[in-house]
Amino acid sequence: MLELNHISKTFNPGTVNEKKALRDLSLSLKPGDFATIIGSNGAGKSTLFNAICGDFLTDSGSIVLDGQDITFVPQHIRSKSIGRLYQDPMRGTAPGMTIEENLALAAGRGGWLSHVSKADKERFREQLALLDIGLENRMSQPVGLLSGGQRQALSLLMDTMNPPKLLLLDEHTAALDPGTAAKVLAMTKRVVEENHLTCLMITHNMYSALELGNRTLMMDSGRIVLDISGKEREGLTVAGLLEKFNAGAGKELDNDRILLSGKDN
Ligand SMILES: Nc1ncnc2c1ncn2[C@@H]1O[C@H](COP(=O)(O)OP(=O)(O)OP(=O)(O)O)[C@@H](O)[C@H]1O
Repeated sequence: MLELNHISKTFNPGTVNEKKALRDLSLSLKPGDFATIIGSNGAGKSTLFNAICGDFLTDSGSIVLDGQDITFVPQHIRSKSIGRLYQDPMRGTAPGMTIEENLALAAGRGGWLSHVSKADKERFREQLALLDIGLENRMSQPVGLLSGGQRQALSLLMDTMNPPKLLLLDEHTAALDPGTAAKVLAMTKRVVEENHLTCLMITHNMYSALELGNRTLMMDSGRIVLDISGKEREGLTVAGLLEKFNAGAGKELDNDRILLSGKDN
């Protein structure tokens, strides 16, 4: 479903601020793969997502999505088949518009649904009810009134109501309190499984990195240094994952947020 072939990206080349953010990185995701990504500070995780979404063109390599070479396809075209959730719950929804209007926008994939019919409204209500947080009774309220967790849940629904070819989750629960984060993560798991989505999820939580999905990737210095799935992943502990990271990266993990994260945060 997704093929990244030897992609590289250097910011500010030839200056004192030169930064090699992605180094000859290759990755292949099969349809339905759900890979978690964890890594050291500045490893290039968000840059990887930016490259896939077309926020910039890579310096070299190619990106193929569902058999189509999208290396030079502009971002606004890619966004029609790639869903993305950010850490900041304020991104991804329009605060001044109602829940129903936000859903109409998402259903039209960037353009308005020309007419929101009674049947559309009913479909929105049913899909909101599946989130199980009472949003189905608040459809005419502005999204700006929702809590962070409610907004992330709504963003998740908006990004998946027309199932995307690829869903990118960039620490989408990191800004939520532990209880809400757990709820949104459970929701994520269900939505990804039910829609058979192909998904990449950046997390700073090693437990989530091992529990969710079918693959765990670890990044360091612009490279994927570990790609674990199948038998190797089953039963792997957080301590075991850290050991593997140290061996793969040739150094100890330097990210305190990851090292200090417990099962519930
Ligand atoms: N637009 C940019 N211009 C210059 N440097 C950038 C840009 N975007 C990212 N970088 C640099 O590239 C490196 C990788 O950044 P990125 O945000 O991808 O890391 P990350 O793995 O997501 O890190 P963290 O977990 O700390 O958020 C960092 O050194 C960052 O400062």
